[in-house]
Amino acid sequence: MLDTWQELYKTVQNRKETYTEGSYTCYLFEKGLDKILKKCGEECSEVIIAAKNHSNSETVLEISDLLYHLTVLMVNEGISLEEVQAELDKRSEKTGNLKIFHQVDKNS
Ligand SMILES: N=c1c2ncn([C@@H]3O[C@H](COP(=O)(O)OP(=O)(O)OP(=O)(O)O)[C@@H](O)[C@H]3O)c2ncn1[C@@H]1O[C@H](COP(=O)(O)O)[C@@H](O)[C@H]1O
Repeated sequence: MLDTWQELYKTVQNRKETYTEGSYTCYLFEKGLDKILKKCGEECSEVIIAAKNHSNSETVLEISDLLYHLTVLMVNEGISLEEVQAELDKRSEKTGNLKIFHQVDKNS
């Protein structure tokens, strides 16, 4: 999964640096932050609707759309994948610690 996201991130970065005819990503960068944020909001709502309908195939499509638009947002704002990964790792360390506390608590 991370490999696929890294590939997408690189392609999106490339689109920001080099204008490519017919590229939707270039169109989003041209439009700017407000348009990118609007698309993130729309895609988020579409994830919610698909999930409410218990349509997993539709939800997977919408999650993919959302991840793509979030990637465009990250590149636009200069946020790296590593920053997100570090934040997630920090949380999983915390969860790990909580689990240890839980065990100690149970045993005492
Ligand atoms: N992963 C995606 C991806 N996911 C969704 N989309 C586009 O996001 C748009 C969302 O659809 P909507 O109907 O909501 O929006 P729309 O009506 O087309 O556009 P708006 O007028 O609302 O802006 C569609 O045009 C999709 O093609 C994507 N466009 C590009 N990528 C990837 O980005 C990379 C670069 O692609 P290009 O920029 O097209 O070269 C490639 O790896 C692509 O696979």
